Amino acid sequence: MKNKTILLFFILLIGSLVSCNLNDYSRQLGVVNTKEKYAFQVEKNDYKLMVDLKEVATDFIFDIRYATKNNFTGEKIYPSNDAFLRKYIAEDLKKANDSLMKLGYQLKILDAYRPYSATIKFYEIYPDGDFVANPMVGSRHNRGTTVDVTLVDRKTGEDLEMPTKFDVFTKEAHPNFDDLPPHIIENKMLLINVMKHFKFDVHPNEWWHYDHARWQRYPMMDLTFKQIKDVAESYKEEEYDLSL
Ligand SMILES: C[C@@H](N)C(=O)N[C@H](C)C(=O)O
Ligand SMILES: [Zn+2]
Repeated sequence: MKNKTILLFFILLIGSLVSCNLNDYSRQLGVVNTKEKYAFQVEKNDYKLMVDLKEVATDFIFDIRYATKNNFTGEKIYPSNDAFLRKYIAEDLKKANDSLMKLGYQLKILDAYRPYSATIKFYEIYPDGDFVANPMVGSRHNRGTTVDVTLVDRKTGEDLEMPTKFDVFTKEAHPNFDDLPPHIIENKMLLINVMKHFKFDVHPNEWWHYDHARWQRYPMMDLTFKQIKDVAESYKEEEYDLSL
């Protein structure tokens, strides 16, 4: 009994030390964690505004996997099926989608902005660093500059066949893995090349993950979807006032 209590004490101690350290990284990384700080940054540089992808274009398909239990954590991480990106980055993604639509395809958005605290949770569940960002460095998803996507055939409404399913953390997911049937390589390369043309670089380990070339301009954030929406709404109201 006594041994069990001591063991439990050490488990709790180590757990709390790990979470303390992760919060320290957040400070060192300059993660924006209040709505006020974020609103102030947007006030100074309006390109930092995060927009709702549903409002940027009606032609994206959404399957925000972390808003369901159908993801590698087995848990619902986000409160809603929302996808936010920084304004100009969202516009580049729309251009990529418009171009794909002309070829008969459409982008399916699997993830976009991800709060820093979700990155901590992911890493606690899968502490690998190759497929899940280490909170010591943070994820580019935390900056609102990154998307996880796949392609849908507009005629059939079906996903194109890709090397793996989303978030399968194996070598087959590497963009340069080519021991695959030719039509799968073709699908993957179509996605990678169109995204590249519109300034999104594929992740070295994940065919579905794309970072915008300007990701470094934006800080990491740990704001909830509600906080992001509130700031976006206040900007819409301002635009409305100006037009009166
Ligand atoms: C968890 C996976 N979908 C992902 O986004 N991985 C990259 C490396 C990240 O966490 O930034
Ligand atoms: Zn990703």
